[in-house]
Amino acid sequence: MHPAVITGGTAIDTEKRESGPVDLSGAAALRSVLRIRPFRRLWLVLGLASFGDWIGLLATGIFAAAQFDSSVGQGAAFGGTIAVRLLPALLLGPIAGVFADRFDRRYTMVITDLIRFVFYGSIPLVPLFGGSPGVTVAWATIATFIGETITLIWIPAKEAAVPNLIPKSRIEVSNQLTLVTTYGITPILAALALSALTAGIQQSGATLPDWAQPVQIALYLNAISRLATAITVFFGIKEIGGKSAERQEAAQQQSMTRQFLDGWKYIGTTPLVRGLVLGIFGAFAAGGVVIGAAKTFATSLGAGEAAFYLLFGTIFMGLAVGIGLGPMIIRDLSRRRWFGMSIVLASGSVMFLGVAFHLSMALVGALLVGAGAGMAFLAGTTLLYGEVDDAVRGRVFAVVQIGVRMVLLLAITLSGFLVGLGSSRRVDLGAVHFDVSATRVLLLVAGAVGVFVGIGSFRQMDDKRGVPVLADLWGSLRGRPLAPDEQFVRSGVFVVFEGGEGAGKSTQVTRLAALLQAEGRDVVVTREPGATDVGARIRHLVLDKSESPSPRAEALLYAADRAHHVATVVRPALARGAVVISDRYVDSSLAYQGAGRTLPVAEISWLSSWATGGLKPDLVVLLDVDPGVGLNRVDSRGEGTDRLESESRPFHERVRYAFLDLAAADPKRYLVLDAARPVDDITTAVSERLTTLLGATEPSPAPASTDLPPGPDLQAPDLTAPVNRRVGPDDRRADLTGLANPSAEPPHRADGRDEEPPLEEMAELIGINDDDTPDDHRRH
Ligand SMILES: Nc1ncnc2c1ncn2[C@@H]1O[C@H](COP(=O)(O)OP(=O)(O)OP(=O)(O)O)[C@@H](O)[C@H]1O
Ligand SMILES: Cc1cn([C@H]2C[C@H](O)[C@@H](COP(=O)(O)O)O2)c(=O)[nH]c1=O
Repeated sequence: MHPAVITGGTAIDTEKRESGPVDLSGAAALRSVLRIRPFRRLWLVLGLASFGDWIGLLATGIFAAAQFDSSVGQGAAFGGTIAVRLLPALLLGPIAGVFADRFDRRYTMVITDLIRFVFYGSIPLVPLFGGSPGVTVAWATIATFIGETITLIWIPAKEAAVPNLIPKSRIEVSNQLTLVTTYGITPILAALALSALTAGIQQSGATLPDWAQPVQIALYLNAISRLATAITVFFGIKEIGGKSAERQEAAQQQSMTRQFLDGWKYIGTTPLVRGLVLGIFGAFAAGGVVIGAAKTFATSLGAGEAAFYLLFGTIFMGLAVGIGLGPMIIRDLSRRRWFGMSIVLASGSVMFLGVAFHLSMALVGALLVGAGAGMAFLAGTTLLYGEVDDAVRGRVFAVVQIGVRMVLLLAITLSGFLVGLGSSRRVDLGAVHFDVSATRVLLLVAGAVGVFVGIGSFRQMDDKRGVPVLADLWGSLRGRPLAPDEQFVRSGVFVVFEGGEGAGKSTQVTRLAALLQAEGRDVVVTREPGATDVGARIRHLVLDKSESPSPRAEALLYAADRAHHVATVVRPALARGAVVISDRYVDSSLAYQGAGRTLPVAEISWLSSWATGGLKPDLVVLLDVDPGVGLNRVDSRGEGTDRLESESRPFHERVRYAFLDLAAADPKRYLVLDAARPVDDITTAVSERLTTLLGATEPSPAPASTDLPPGPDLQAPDLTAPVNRRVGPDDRRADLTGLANPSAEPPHRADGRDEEPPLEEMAELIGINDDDTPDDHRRH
């Protein structure tokens, strides 16, 4: 099991959030998130809950309005029931987050859902039991108020649980999925369901009893969705239960008031969180001002009543574009920078609206306001998920969700009020003329304030100080100023073995090479770091315990080794058609320097691409080993440990899950094997997979030694030497690459073996299952 999952999610949460460093994009990222079973269920729960919310919102308003005959009564009843949905946030919201941090989140979600089931379910029952219209509406209002108050406890519990279910690198895509579900799919589904119900019943001509009218059915659906989510969370997402030691201790030692105050203190005194929260509010304020001013703004454009709805719809379309496509557009731009830039985009677009004199300009502005706000919300919540400690996450998210509602409400109301003040003045600029009204002034001022907030956020959170902003943005949009992949005619096959310490990589590399050579193939066995003279020196620098390069220096050293290795060993061998088998490659940097050292994985990936000229392996065999087992194997060699092997257990855990994440993201390229299996089984499984990969290709014969263009400083591998001989960090596995005996064999070639290793039956190869939980992704 994944540690974050077995311990109830939160106990080793920090670890979990630091793992999963692999950057994926688009469909692969989406698939990899949906493969995580508990998350998939939570997403279902969210979809159900959100569907219930929207259909409930519509149906409660319609239901209350239907109790009155007069249009005034209908309007007041409709508006009143919707308004009470916002009230609880103001009154009780601030303490809601304490529940999410203090109590078991699974039980919190289940109990609050059951309460909502009872209250929402009671709304359509009141008239059935003879309630007057007044009583019915009053009860609908009270039940909605209670339900919404309870929702305020449910949401932070859910929000705080999400990061415990998924790796940090997948948070953005899971956020995209949940936001699109909540604000895109489910409201449309709810509206469609309600109108289909109404139309279906009208067309059938059936006379239905009062309790089975479409609106009543919608209200029952709302209630039932709560019951369904309670059941799913209770039985299907046990992983979000339990409490970390830190939360347990806080709950025992601190009163609720203390926790409440501490939550605010945390937000106020943590610059990054403070900047994020304020920035999110700023983006929503910009959206709110536009919505509040849209009516008079549309009039000032002289575009008629329809323009208002068009502008309104365009903002939501922009939101969807920002959330859905934003990450794909900006690619690997720093999320902290993206956040500030998105606020500036949203606010700058509000200013643009202030000077727009044609509907087409206004629509472009509205689209950009929505896109900026959507991207800021996505980037902000993603950063919050990743940066806020589990112990206080519930309170932070409570403040965000409540604050967002309040800011929206205030911005809409205030701007609506302000645009009513002051008269407008017509400005003629020859061919064009437009109204300078209070609306436009408001848009300009609000936009300017937003730009100011955005720049402030950007400055406060910038994690790439000194890197020119526009060049950075342009580089990201273009996919970084990397040289295009180096082109070469590649007729060989590139196989890489990856895995944690002591996984058995060298053992398998040696065996596989011997098998292939016995088939008469040209095989090059190599490794990283240290396959070349330059590499051997680098290996010493990175693995010798007396050296201590900083994490970035370490990443650069591995990249330097790789660049030289690829240029002088791997590419020439592949070009001539050899099977190149490398003990470690790029994934090791992503796992060790990315997840292990917690350097930004996108940057490590970028560095590796640059070093290799984009060369990717055809097959990566991941030998998955529990770090305890692997390190014991290393210990039992009795040769001491190097600098990396001496890292902490959590470091090696992160490395392990990073490897698994990479494999899960690209299952076709990976063969994940349980390194605890017998050596022969593993060899069999690998050789079977390789047979498929090599297909029916004629073996490329091993060239005569004199024909080989040696790399400048490549050493000949010596597969006949004992694989596990270890001398010291700088010459470890010298036997494998021949460093111990440079003149023994021609360069680039793996020596043949007289006898094939005994192979047992082919080991079972298991593909990565769609139904797997993250811990299941690992091996076969
Ligand atoms: N499947 C296996 N089961 C048990 N022991 C194994 C297995 N494979 C290898 N070993 C043993 O584990 C030790 C480590 O193996 P090996 O050197 O091949 O691992 P490695 O992954 O290359 O290690 P490192 O990461 O330190 O380079 C050796 O003593 C080897 O004999
Ligand atoms: C390629 C590469 C390796 N490492 C680490 C992983 C290991 O601890 C050592 C190599 O030792 P081995 O015995 O040869 O496996 O280096 C890394 O951190 N980053 C890399 O890119």
